[in-house]
This record gives sequence, structure tokens and C-alpha cells, in this order.
Amino acid sequence: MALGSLSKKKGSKSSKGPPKKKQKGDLFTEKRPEKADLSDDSDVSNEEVEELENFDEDSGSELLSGDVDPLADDFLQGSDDFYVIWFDLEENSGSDSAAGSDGSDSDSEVSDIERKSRALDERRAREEKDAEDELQTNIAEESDEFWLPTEEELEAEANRPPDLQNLQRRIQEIVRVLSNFKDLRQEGAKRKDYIEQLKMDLSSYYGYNDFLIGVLIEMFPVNELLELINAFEKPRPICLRTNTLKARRRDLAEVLLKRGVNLDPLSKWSKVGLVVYDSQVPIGATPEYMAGLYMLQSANSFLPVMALAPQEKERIVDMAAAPGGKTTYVAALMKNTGIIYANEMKEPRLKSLTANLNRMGVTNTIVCNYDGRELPKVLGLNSVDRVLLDAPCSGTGVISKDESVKTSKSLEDIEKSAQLQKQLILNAIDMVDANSKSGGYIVYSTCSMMIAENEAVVDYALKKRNVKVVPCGLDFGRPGYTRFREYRFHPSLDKTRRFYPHVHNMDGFFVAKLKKVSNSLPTAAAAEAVQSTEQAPLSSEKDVESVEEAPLSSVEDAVEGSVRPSKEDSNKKNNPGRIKREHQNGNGAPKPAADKRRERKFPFRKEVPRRTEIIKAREEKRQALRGTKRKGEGSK
Ligand SMILES: C[S@@+](CC[C@H](N)C(=O)[O-])C[C@H]1O[C@@H](n2cnc3c(N)ncnc32)[C@H](O)[C@@H]1O
Repeated sequence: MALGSLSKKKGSKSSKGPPKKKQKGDLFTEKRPEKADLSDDSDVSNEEVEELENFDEDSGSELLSGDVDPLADDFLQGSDDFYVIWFDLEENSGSDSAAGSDGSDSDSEVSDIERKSRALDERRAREEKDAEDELQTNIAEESDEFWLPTEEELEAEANRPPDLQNLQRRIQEIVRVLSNFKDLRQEGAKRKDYIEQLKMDLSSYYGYNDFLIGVLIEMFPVNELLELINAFEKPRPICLRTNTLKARRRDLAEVLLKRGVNLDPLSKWSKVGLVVYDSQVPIGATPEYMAGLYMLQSANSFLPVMALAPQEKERIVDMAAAPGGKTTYVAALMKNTGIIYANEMKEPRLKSLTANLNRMGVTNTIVCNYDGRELPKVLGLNSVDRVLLDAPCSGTGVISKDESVKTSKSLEDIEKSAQLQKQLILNAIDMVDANSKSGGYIVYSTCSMMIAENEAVVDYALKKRNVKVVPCGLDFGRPGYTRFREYRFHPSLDKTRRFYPHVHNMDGFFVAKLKKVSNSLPTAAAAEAVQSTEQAPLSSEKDVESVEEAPLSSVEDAVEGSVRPSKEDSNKKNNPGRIKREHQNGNGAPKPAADKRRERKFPFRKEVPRRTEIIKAREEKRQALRGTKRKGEGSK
């Protein structure tokens, strides 16, 4: 049965009354969405719908005349879908269906409808599957294929404001590729290409200079480097050390808790440390602080004193002491017995040192104001039981406290720092008596990440003096480097300890403990023997000699974290005639002639303006984040 005949039939039942204008909306308006659905699902349905529309408008049928069967409303409005399919069936089914609507015709129509409906279902399912497959392909392609930016893209980037999100995504992608280089690398691209891009992106995103990021990238696997750098972005916990000369940790904790200080024991490795989560009072100005019951001290600064393990009644030198965090701990462990020479070269810093000693009730200490390299002349050779050399350094381990380190340190700074450290460590050793009954130890520590300031300095001391590396007595921390790139250090360097923010939740720190074996200097042969334990000498003998010969005042003394040289000190600096600087790379080993790596330039970098913008954008982002965090905290 065709729609036309149906309509006519309906129309014939009621031919009277005023002609009712055909309301198009009656037929389709309410059902439009379904029409759309159908046309999405099937071309056939689409045509049918069009035909229906044409029929209404063009046929001039009785339907339009308004002579409508009252049932027509039910039929047309209530079963539009059925109507459309039915119409299609009639169109396609030939004379049989057109002939009439008895029971058998109706059966075959129903089965045809089912068939059609099934076909539609199948088609829909097929399309859904295709769409899903395509989605999965896209996902697979997106996640597996990362393309390094082209030169043009980098150039374009350099001319745009920094896109931090894009940088971060690219950093993650490069790290992912480098972690599975064989499978994920872009055809023809070398590891070096990814590393270079990563260096650029890390320094842009986190605001490091090329030198520092270049050194760090060589020290750590890339995914670990990312953890380290991210850890540097966060503050370390505030810690305090109980002054056992005046208080017990439990009692102190109780009092502070009552004041609204939320704290806990620091860790199982310390019996005197407390970690402060938050406080309702300024933790550096409580009555207990004023009374010297505790010292505010980062967790890592406990470590060298624990390694030193000072004994009662000993003679001990703290060679670089201000502001006295470690001196006061040494005094507490010695129970104010024996004698500590607390030396500090910078006169202005003596104030904080003496203030802390007084506040903490330390009575066994003599404060000195010398360049540490002069101390053996003052205190005598082989005259003390132990020396703590918490050396002035580049501060590259405390980036979370001082962000300026990211950009302010250069290869030259590290070289200068290492030179001073080498001189200081030899003088530290010279003061210790190898025959001390209780001691004979030197502890060397820095808050630097640089191998040049750590392992290389200790390795140098092993060659120049009769000392050996002994365990620090700390049951955690990473072993120091014994080899790095083409350089080799004495194997015993693995007894030194490194501490990292991403591993130990403390500032980057290095601790080495040496035992003085003999008060005599090693013979050239002995020095050679030590040197030959592992190939590659770190520096020529001539270079080393010139460092040793250097006049006390002539070596750089300004590289020590936040400490600024005094006017007098500045005048003493730079005596180029007397000092022949060792040629080292930033990691402590001399710079091989063939090593041109540092001279590599990134061709498309517009460094200065870009970096400034990035730093600004990052700072804004941080401020925004802080603002959000504060809001969140406020609403708690
Ligand atoms: C890492 S800080 C010492 C921190 C201290 N040990 C503490 O725990 O509070 C290094 C110190 O060495 C001092 N210094 C720098 N050059 C020195 C030198 N040639 N001789 C002795 N001290 C020096 C700096 O002024 C600085 O106070």
C-alpha cells in the first residue's frame, strides 16, 4: 500500500467541512530528531523522508484538503518510524504489497521490516566498530610517535611567548623516548639530538642555565633527572635539632606541641631531630628557641656531624663554622667537654656564630677568624683529633632554598670552588694527628651536587696525603661516584655518601669521611701508587703543584653559596701570576683537549629574551598556583 492510497482512503472518509490547511509540523516537526537519526543511519530512510515531504507539498491530495480520517493523527504522529519503513517496503516490494493488505501480505511485510531493522542494526554496529578502531589507531599513533621539533618549528617557538604546557609535554615525551630509545626513537634521530632538545627544554621550563642543566643531565638517567629537578622546585621540610645540652627531645616536642607546633620525630636515623609540619607560632622565635633548646637546621646538616662522631674531651676543628649549626651539634655530642676551634673566615658571619654558641649554652668552643688555609700555621700540624670541613661550595644542592643558583653558577665558579676546596682539605688533613688515640678523622661535606666539588676533591686528597676513605657510619645515602664519563676515581670513593631531594627528601648533599693513616706526606711513589689504582689522572702534576703553591689570599674565595666576599677579600682575589688553574670540566675531571662539548651551541636559541619571558611566565604560573592553593587551604 502506498502512502498516497492510504491518504486518499483516509480522506474519502471525511470529505466535508472547511478545508483544513495542511500543518507540516503535524507530520514532521515533533519528529525531526528521529528523521535526523534515521537519515544518519540509512540512506534509504533519508530518501523516504524527502519523498514524504514532497508528497505532502506537491500531491494536492485529500490529506491536504483537510478531509482527514480521525485515526490519521494517531497513525502519523504516533508511529512515524514505522510509517517511513512501511512506505519504503511498499516502494520496493512490487505489486504484491501494493495489491492489498490482507493477513499474508502483512506477515511478509513484518518479516521485511525485521530484516530491514536488523540490517540497520548491523550497519550501526559496523560503523561503531570502525569508529572505535580509528580512535584506537589515533591513540596508538599519538602515544608512540613523538617527533622532535624541526628547525623551523624551533625558530617559530623562539619568536612566540613561551608555551609552558607544550614544553612540559615535550619534556615528558623526550624522557619517554630516551627510556626506550630502540623502540621509540624517530628514524634517523640520534640520542644526542633528544638530549640536546631536552637540555634546551629543561633549562627553558625550569629556568636553569645551560651549564648546570648540562652537568646534571650527565649525572642522572633522564627520568631520574626529572624527579630531581621537580624535587628542587618544592621546599624541604623544616627541621629542628634538640640541643641535648639543655633539653630532651621528648620534653621539647611536648612543649612545642602545646604551643601549636605540629611535629614528629625526624627519622629513625636521628635521635635528636624533629620535623615541623606546621606551626601556629613562629618557630624561630619561641621561648624555647630563645632559650637555646633547639636549633633550626635542615636534615642534611645533621649528617656530617654524625659522620664525624666527635668524642668527649677531644680537640676538634670546625674549619668553616658560621652560623654554627654543626659546631653546636658537635659541642652537644662532646657534652661541652674537650675543645672546639670554630673557625670562620668572614668576619660579619662571626656574629651569628657566636650568638648561636651563646644561645645554645656551648662553653667548649674557641671562635677563630682565619682563612681555613692558614689554620695549620695557627693551631699546629698534626695537633687535633678530628676536623670538620663543611666547605664553602657552589650551593647547587640547595636550589629549593635559593633559586638563583639555577642561573648564577658557571663552570668557572665550580672550578674556583673546587680549587679552594682542594686547598682546604689538604690543610684540614694536615691539622689532624694520625696517631690520635680516639680520632684521626676528617669529615668533608658540601651542599653541592657537583662531582668536581665532591668526589674529585676527596680523590685529590687521597693522592696528596696519607689518608683513606672510611665509611661515614650513615646507613643511608647513595654511594659517591667512582667513575664518571671517561674519568676514574679511587674505588674507595664509593664509601662517600650523596643525598638527594628526590630520594631522601633533603637538600643535595655530600659527605666523605677520611682517616689519616700517617702524619708523613706520601712519597711521590706512594702518590703514584694511589693514582694508578684506576687509570686516568685527573690533573697533571704541574697543575696540582701550582694549586698547592698558591698564596693563601690569591685563590677565589667568593664562591660559597650566599656568602659575599668582603671588600678586603675582593682586593685579595685574582692573582693570575701565581695560580695556574686546573682545567676541569664541571664534573670534576680535567677538560680533555678533545672535549669540545661545552662549546656546542644551540643554533636556534634566542636565549636572553626567551629565558626572561619563560621565567616570568613560570613565576606567574606559580603565583597563580599558590593563590589557588591558599584559597583551597582557606576553605578547609
Ligand atoms: C657551608 S658554610 C658553613 C656552614 C656551617 N658549617 C654550619 O653548619 O652552620 C661555609 C662557610 O665557610 C666560610 N668560608 C669561606 N671561605 C673560607 C675559608 N677560606 N676559610 C674558612 N671559611 C671559609 C663561609 O663564610 C661560610 O660561612
